Amino acid sequence: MLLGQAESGKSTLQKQFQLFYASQTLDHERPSWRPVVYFNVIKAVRMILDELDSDIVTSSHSDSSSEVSSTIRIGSPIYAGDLRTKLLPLIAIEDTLASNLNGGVSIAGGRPGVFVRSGWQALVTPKRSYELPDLRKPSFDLKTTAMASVTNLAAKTLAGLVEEIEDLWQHPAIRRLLRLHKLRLDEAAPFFLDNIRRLAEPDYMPTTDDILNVRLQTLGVAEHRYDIVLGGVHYNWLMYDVGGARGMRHAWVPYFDDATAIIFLAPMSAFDQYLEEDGRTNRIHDSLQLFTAICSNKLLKGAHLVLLLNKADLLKKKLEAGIKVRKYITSFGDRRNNYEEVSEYFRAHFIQIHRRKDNWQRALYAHFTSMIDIEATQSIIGNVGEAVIRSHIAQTGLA
Ligand SMILES: Nc1nc2c(ncn2[C@@H]2O[C@H](COP(=O)(O)OP(=O)(O)OP(=O)(O)O)[C@@H](O)[C@H]2O)c(=O)[nH]1
Ligand SMILES: [Mg+2]
Repeated sequence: MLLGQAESGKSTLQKQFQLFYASQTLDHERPSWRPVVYFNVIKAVRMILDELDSDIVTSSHSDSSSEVSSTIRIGSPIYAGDLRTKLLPLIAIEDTLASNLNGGVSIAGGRPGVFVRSGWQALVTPKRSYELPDLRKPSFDLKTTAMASVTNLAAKTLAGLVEEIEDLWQHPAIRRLLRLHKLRLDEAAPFFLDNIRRLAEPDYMPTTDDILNVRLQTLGVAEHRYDIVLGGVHYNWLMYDVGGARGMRHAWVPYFDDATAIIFLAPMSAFDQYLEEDGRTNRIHDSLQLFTAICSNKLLKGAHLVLLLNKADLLKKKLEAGIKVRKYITSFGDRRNNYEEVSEYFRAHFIQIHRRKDNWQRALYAHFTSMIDIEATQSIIGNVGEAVIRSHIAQTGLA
């Protein structure tokens, strides 16, 4: 089971497993990621425009960021009158894309995110990923036709607006907001906006990097199967990728009884972020609490524990940009604000929880990871996968 808070990287790790054990299925799914990439781009553009709006509105009350505000005030007529109007047709596609990706499920309360259910690819690809293509059947049903047409519309609209998106993304006012951390985008937004020219090509097909960077929230519990060969023996590995938001965690429990291994992901870069579900809870604190609950859960006493301290790349970037851990986590105190010190500090906290709360004295495998780094993650997956299977075999005497 892959566990951890929302946006910790569980589904990204799942994709890395897929790349490692069943890369042909990932190839087959490639076209189905196109609408998701477009959705990520459009969402980023819309969030930038929203942010500009709210900053213009609040700028007259703001004193601390007068430099930024005045720049935007001066710049605002451009956005309001020109860029915004031009980008409107693109923004208009966001909701249609979202509801198609949700399979028609709209989520109550505000603007929909995009959620993925088990087997969602069936909605956007002609076949389930693990089936071989059957050329006798028509390749699209009604849902996929709707999906295909909104995807094509998004592609065409995007292609016509590349210049405008680049202007918006490169605009000095936006750069300054980003530098001052006043503009909060999804973490993958810079990656997609930097690559906008490539994504807007008419024959665009998502690369593995694109697929790993995409943000698609998991809804409920999604099951994935892998055939793993170890020492000539075939193992059928079932992997469960869960939704990590607080409201979804109750859905994990029915799976605990049968879990042989837990891979817990904790994003280290989240020290300056708060839960979307609860704006007062620091995301590192939430991860520590969750890890405490997992370590001490009786239902999981027979499960192997793997801890992945993830988003090492983003943590490095934040520290290099001068963001101070102490400002968000006071107990960090006067320690040096560099990667070595900070990552070790977080690791020590998780290890301490394991030591105190794991009554069964299980071994804890801990790694620093960056799930978007293919080479590094692939070698960790090999090790983790084998270690888990081997110790499980030893424990159950199945060898
Ligand atoms: N830079 C960077 N981005 C990452 C890393 N791991 C995951 N991401 C990105 O973080 C975002 C969220 O990752 P997901 O894998 O969707 O998170 P999740 O844990 O499945 O989230 P839920 O499904 O909501 O529980 C995606 O855009 C990923 O590409 C990492 O190590 N470094
Ligand atoms: Mg997920």
